[in-house]
Amino acid sequence: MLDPVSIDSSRHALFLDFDGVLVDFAPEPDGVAIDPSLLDRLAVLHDRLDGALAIVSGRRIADLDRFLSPHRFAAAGVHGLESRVAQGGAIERLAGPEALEDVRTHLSTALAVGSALRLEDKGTALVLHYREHPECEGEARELMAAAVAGREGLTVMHGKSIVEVHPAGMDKGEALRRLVRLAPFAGRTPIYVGDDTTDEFAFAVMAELGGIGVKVGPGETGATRRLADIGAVKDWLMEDVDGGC
Ligand SMILES: O=P(O)(O)OC[C@H]1O[C@H](O[C@H]2O[C@H](CO)[C@@H](O)[C@H](O)[C@H]2O)[C@H](O)[C@@H](O)[C@@H]1O
Repeated sequence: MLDPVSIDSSRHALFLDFDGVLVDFAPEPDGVAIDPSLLDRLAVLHDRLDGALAIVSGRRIADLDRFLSPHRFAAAGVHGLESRVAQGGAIERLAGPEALEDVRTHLSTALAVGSALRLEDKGTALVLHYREHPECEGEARELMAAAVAGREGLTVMHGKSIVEVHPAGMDKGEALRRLVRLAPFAGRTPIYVGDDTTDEFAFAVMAELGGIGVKVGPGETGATRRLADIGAVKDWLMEDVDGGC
């Protein structure tokens, strides 16, 4: 598979996944931190691209802002259930926490009895984590399946050491479909960089729209380009843009 193209500030729009792309994995959702030099570089790239840089994540935008402070980049959060088109602008939410009330009760009641699984409550999405206990993957899948049984209008996704549920209708591909139509992204060739199974929705939309999908790490993918790991992502983002620095 090919290496990613060099970023052309006049032609490209850059969409970056967060976990596994900009930060390494940690045992807990709050345990991650971005390399300060990479954060500075994102701000430079944002300006060079005339604002056409966005974070596309399963995380809430408020959490991304905390990790990327003081910057508040354009973003799609919770797989597109949240969006902020302009840097520092208002966050639009397509769903609220009430849609998951019964699932929340089911999961927290089951975990209270005793389990190595951890529940992350993102309001519009609920996540069962088993990174520290890979042997609990089956339990996580079964518990989530039981929690959503008989419920319509929900989507269950499987990511790296997580099982996640949120209201149906949104994924990173749909999130990108919306963003690329809007300024400052419209008219530019989108580049999407992601590492997980949930990023495959985005790679499929890249293929459809003539964009460029970049898979980080090993594994089958619909992306056409690949970077080995987050170190390679950083090196690529640090490269000269348009031959300048
Ligand atoms: O779309 P992403 O930006 O890749 O976010 C996906 C999920 O990221 C977080 O979980 C992942 O990172 C955790 C911290 O390193 C790790 O413990 C976990 O195993 C990973 O799956 C986040 O907690 C989830 O809510 C996001 O959906």
